[in-house]
Amino acid sequence: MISRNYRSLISKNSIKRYYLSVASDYFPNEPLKPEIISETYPGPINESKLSELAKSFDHRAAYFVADYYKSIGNYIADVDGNKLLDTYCQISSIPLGYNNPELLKACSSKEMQVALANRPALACFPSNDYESILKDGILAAAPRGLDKVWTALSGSDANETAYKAAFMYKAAKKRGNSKFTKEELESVMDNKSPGAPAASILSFDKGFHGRLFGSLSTTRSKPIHKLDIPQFPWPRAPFPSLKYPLEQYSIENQKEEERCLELTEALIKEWPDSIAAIIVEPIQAEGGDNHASPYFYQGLRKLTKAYEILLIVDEVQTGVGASGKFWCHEHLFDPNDPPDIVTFSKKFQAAGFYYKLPELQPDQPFRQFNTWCGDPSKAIIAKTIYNEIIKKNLLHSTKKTGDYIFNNLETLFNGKFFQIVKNLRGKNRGTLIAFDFNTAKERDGFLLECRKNGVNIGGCGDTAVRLRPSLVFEKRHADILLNIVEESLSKLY
Ligand SMILES: O=C(O)CCC(=O)C(=O)O
Ligand SMILES: NCCCC(=O)O
Repeated sequence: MISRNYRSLISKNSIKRYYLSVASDYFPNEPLKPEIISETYPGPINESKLSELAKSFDHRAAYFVADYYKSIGNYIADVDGNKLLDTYCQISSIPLGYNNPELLKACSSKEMQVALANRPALACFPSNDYESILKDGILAAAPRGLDKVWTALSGSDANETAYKAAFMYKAAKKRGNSKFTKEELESVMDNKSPGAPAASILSFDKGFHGRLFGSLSTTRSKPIHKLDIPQFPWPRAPFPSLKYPLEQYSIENQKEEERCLELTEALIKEWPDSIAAIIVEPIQAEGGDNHASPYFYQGLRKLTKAYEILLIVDEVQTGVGASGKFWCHEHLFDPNDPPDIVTFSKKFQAAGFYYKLPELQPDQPFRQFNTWCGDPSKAIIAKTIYNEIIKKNLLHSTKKTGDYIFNNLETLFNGKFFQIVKNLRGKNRGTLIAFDFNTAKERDGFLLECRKNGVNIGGCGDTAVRLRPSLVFEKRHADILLNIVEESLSKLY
């Protein structure tokens, strides 16, 4: 069992060379290529299943109806028997391929059965093995410098609980050793100050941090997510809009990052209410796969320290290996000056936030609380995912696959498609790669053409295509992807 922090283990495992494909090892029966067998795409069974589903469930966001019994490794099956190479992976949340045997084994363990059949109210009745499940999984993977965790239910919940921790921390600092006042205790029941203070969380334009009430107020990617829902009047700062290729625009891009840092500082100075925390993604994913450099992130870290604001890094989408490092912010931050809080979900299947300062645990129990406070069954899955990533050296292979995809896309897009596809990004960020079309319509047409040709790809932002394959996506899968990208572009243009 692996329980030590992953860094020492990575260097040890790097000595081993995985000449054999990890994917073939896990999935001896994985298809060798996509199989589109329906005469039309989407196929007829898909259409009839969707209209059945529509009677009781809003089906309108469905790309297709999947068959998870038949999905295997990097291939997702649909109800018509088609098998698509999946580079979207349930919006970036399948870490080890479909029906991974180690995850299936974990699911049939006694530990899992007990966790599922007796879901505990963790904060009141923690299970006798929760501490060791965390220690051998979620905590073993903790980002450098952050050794505590609070578990949550989803990415939105991870961010919201982090915000609450930040607000209570700030209020406790202000209050010092004093107790809650009578006025605070009474006013809070009317949702009024001083019990419910006018404190805020600063987020960035195009950022996505979830859809619950608090998290939605910090989400700024698309109006459709927010319309008609009351929002907190919190500050929004500009996020750098970088020009590509980066090497060509280094001076302009640095100026752009300086501009955004200056405007963020101005907002901090001018904002009438106290800013408890700033939240930022290492790559803004839903908002369009927008990147910024270490200069920007380290500048933010300096600002948050200077103004005594907590820095939350939202790794819900970017964490757990896809960037070629376990946490994407490790590419961007000074290792000796990490963020205060890092949130996670998606590829870890479990959700929550890591932190360092003991005071981020509120001064009393039942303040950061709900019935479940996480889920041991999900923490067991996270432990298995973590151990497999380390054992199979998947950070290294993800980096290698990502570099291979990036270099080949660069050649392809610099060739005959240079006016169609632009802004290839994600160099040295593992498989977190994206590119833009000129319009949303062109992008959507490309995504559909790729599915018709056997590759499931996702979009983000207004015009971007993003790659989000699993961590067992290898060179031979990449070759199929690259061929189908080229074939789809050639058919369309
Ligand atoms: O749209 C959503 O609610 C979340 C999905 C997400 O994280 C994404 O699209 O990147
Ligand atoms: N944020 C939306 C994710 C679903 C999709 O467009 O694929």
